[in-house]
Amino acid sequence: MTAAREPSRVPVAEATGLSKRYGATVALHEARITVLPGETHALVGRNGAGKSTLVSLLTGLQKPDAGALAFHGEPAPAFGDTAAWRSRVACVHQRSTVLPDLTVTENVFLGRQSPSPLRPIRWRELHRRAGELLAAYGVDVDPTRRAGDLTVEQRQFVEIARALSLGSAFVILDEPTAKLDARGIERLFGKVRELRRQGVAFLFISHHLREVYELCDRVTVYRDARHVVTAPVSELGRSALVEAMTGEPESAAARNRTASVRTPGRALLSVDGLTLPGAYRDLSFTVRAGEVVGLAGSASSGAVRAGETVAGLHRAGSGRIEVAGRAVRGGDVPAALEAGIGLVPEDRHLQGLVTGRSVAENATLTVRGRLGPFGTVLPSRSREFTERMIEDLDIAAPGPGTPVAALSGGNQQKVVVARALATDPRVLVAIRPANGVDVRSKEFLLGRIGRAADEGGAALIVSDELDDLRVCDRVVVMFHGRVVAGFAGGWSDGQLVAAMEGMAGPREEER
Ligand SMILES: Nc1ncnc2c1ncn2[C@@H]1O[C@H](COP(=O)(O)OP(=O)(O)OP(=O)(O)O)[C@@H](O)[C@H]1O
Repeated sequence: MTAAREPSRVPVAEATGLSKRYGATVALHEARITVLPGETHALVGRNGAGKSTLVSLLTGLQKPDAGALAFHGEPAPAFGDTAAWRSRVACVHQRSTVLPDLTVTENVFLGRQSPSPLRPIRWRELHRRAGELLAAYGVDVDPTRRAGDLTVEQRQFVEIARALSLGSAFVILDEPTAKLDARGIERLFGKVRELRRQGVAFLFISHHLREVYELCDRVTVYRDARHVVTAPVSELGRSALVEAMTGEPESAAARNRTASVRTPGRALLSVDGLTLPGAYRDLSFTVRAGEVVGLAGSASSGAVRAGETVAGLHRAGSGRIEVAGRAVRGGDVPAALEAGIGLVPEDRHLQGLVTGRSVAENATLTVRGRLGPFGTVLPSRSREFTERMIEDLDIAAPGPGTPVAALSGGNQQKVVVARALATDPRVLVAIRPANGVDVRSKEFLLGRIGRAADEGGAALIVSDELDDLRVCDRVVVMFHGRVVAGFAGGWSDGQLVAAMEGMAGPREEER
């Protein structure tokens, strides 16, 4: 029997009438959610719908302005009683809460290394206990390792094990698959299913509706800070779900760009025999004016590093990068920019944004020279420019002066894309450009990248997301640092996935 058919059970978490404002912004308005024991409950909604705000209220990080919150039928702990909150609910955030310079053991037992402040910490004993605890949850990680050296997947498993060891039977997974490749997602889902069988409840937040259908029992939709619907996933089809999220019927699905009739122009980006030891070898491909080419591959394929090399973030050991027939100096970001290469980086937090600064400042970082004489920035021009961008990319922000930190994750990502497009790059390298962007905005944003190509540019989309690749004219697939396949159009998702998994597909004649 599914969780949905046993409403009599006491919810592990129940929120009613939750409201939260940030200044003039209403982030949540009388919202509710009920998570039952042992269920995997999805929370979906467009960028800015209020999902992360709910998470911060459910985990005691912020206080609601109004509303009631209960765990296992008991009112939530007092605000600020961190230990009490942690024993009721845990969250694997989009950004890691693991401290990278500490060992796995230290992270697992953070704040509880010793039974009393006067007793010395017995490390060997602690490592053993951490090892046992991780093993009990099926996590195969050496507890003496530095946490910063773990993969995203291992780090998430350590965070889940840590949460469960604190007694919490309720775990929030906030976009946990955003940085995992297909195999990593499979293993994460395997773990979630196993823990669900043991009675652990999950709140699962994702923009990938396929994952919602694959993993979850019930789904709750928020729209514009409000609760819209809660239903078993089996009773809410994809169109109904998208309609609940957007408030309007789903538009025609994004078509393969390959169906479009455009003749690519001259080669704008040529990569020849590029090798970065330890990452990829002998990489060659071209992207012509008017083309969107996908560089696809799982986390270990080297595709991301290859894209970053083109944008000047790494210096290749050998090989050549040319833009419109002219060699670009390697390992030099200003030289890449000068050559007309724009980048949407993989991690908007590390490489993308100055979050304390405004949307306008972030969006215009790359185009200062054009907004006033002698490198100055005329505020009126910057405002105008940013307003156009906000409009153009459908960025939900009160205005150009809003600090980026006050935007939801998906809207921050749109600022990163806006900034890359602002330079009118001849070659746009976009790494997982739609990361964290909702279903409707994703179509729009990928369409905008396509338009940059239609206007005569060249775009390279580096991704293992099928939605991102679907808009490409051609796809070059990498596996373990090598190009293993090329698809010139008309491919199926299955073929592409197989190639990314190392079961090579066809090789294109001309790449
Ligand atoms: N610290 C803050 N200061 C001001 N406004 C904020 C702050 N945090 C969130 N907001 C605003 O609250 C609203 C809800 O944001 P929230 O982050 O909860 O959305 P979300 O559903 O998680 O979106 P996404 O899918 O993009 O992550 C947005 O309009 C956002 O701009």
